[in-house]
Amino acid sequence: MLFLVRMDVNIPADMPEEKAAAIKATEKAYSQNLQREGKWVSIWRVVGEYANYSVFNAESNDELHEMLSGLPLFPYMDIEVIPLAKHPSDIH
Ligand SMILES: O=C(O)CC1=CCC(=O)O1
Repeated sequence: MLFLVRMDVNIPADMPEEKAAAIKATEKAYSQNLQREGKWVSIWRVVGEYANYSVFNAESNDELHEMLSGLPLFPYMDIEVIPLAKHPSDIH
């Protein structure tokens, strides 16, 4: 099952820079592990915003929720999930 996910990141302005940098580094490793596993299919920066659009391949809503809620930046994110179905005009 494919899901389009938008993540908007809102790190509190008063968070110490070192703590923010550590969370971002952990987030990057977490994301890249899921990408290597084929679960996090792609990630794109939204131009001019601290946000991304990502495509996830999950077995179920529960698996997607587990992946998203495990994000180190999860406490500082607004997340929108759009389930995707095959388009009848898709030639692939
Ligand atoms: O920078 C972001 O958009 C948040 C994020 C998700 C995965 C990652 O490495 O950073």
